[in-house]
Amino acid sequence: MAPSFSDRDSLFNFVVRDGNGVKGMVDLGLTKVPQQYVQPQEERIDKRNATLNDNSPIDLSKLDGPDHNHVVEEISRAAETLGFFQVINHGVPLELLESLKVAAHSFFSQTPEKKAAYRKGVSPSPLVKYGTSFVPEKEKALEWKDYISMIYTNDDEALQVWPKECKEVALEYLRTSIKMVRKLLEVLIEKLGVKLDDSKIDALIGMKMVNMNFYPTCPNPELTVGVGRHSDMGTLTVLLQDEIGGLYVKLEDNVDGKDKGEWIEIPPVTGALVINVGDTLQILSNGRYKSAEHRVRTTSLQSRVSVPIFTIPKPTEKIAPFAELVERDGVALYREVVFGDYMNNFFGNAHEGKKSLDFARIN
Ligand SMILES: O=C(O)CCC(=O)C(=O)O
Ligand SMILES: [Fe+2]
Repeated sequence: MAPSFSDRDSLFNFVVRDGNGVKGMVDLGLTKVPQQYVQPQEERIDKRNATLNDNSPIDLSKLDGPDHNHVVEEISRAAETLGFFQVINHGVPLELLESLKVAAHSFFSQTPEKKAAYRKGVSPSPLVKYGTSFVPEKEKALEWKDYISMIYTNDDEALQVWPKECKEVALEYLRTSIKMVRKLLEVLIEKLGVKLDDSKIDALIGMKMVNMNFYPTCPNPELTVGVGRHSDMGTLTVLLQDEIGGLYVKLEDNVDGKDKGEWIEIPPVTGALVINVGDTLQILSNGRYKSAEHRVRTTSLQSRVSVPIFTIPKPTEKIAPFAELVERDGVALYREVVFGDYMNNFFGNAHEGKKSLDFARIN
């Protein structure tokens, strides 16, 4: 029987407050998306309006060989234009990528009560949070997505408090990915002509968070979004997406015959990981590297999972454009911010494209 929610509050309470999530709602046998999930026309995603990103994935194993310079060029060019690229031979075992997708499905297929135990305010640990949409209290239309978020402090604590359905694989994914993130960051910073000591590079990725996103099947995918237009706040994001597809990035400038404002689909590539630049790296590079605006479509056919790792500075870290670049450019496009303040602003507002960067922008 199709569920009936007598008013707006009862649906919000069921999905958000009681922690049933979008999945709980779909499992009731929903045949039509509730009004709260209907996006305004301009936010809906028409997949016929997107261009496929046909750039081949970048082979990171070649960083250690004679093609080093060419690969550095590919990485920095992608970071300067789309802000998104895919990588292969990244050092994260392929079987692990498969296990992560299985673990994500296994976490979200649990009963609502099991998942709701990790809701904000009741979770046994401040490091673990289960939720739905992004900031449901502030959104005009909700996102068709449930998630679990796990902050990393150290291995022991992760194994103690992260959910048992996914903690081992998530930790191994983090351990192997971080090596790659560090390497990419070194390459990108060196390409700017900036010299940083190891401790400063570590500080730029001093905090790490592994999320698992679950996008249930949606009866009216043309009306909803899985994630609305946003950029990520951190330094670099590593993203594992499954084979369903639906991730789109917006071009900020005309590039390679493609027009500014065009939405480019990042297609699923088996064994590859997606890397994207976040706001922090755009600020540090004084705007050279593009924190990409992106969004996710829903589908009526199969549920989709994705597993991002967000690498971000510690909240106490001060972030500002590198002095060498400000000197060279003759102008700083962003002011210095304490990262914790940037983060509070980011999580305090609904997704709205790249508006998050205004917090640091100098006009
Ligand atoms: O699911 C995806 O492909 C992307 C998710 C995303 O953009 C995010 O979690 O910030
Ligand atoms: Fe994102």
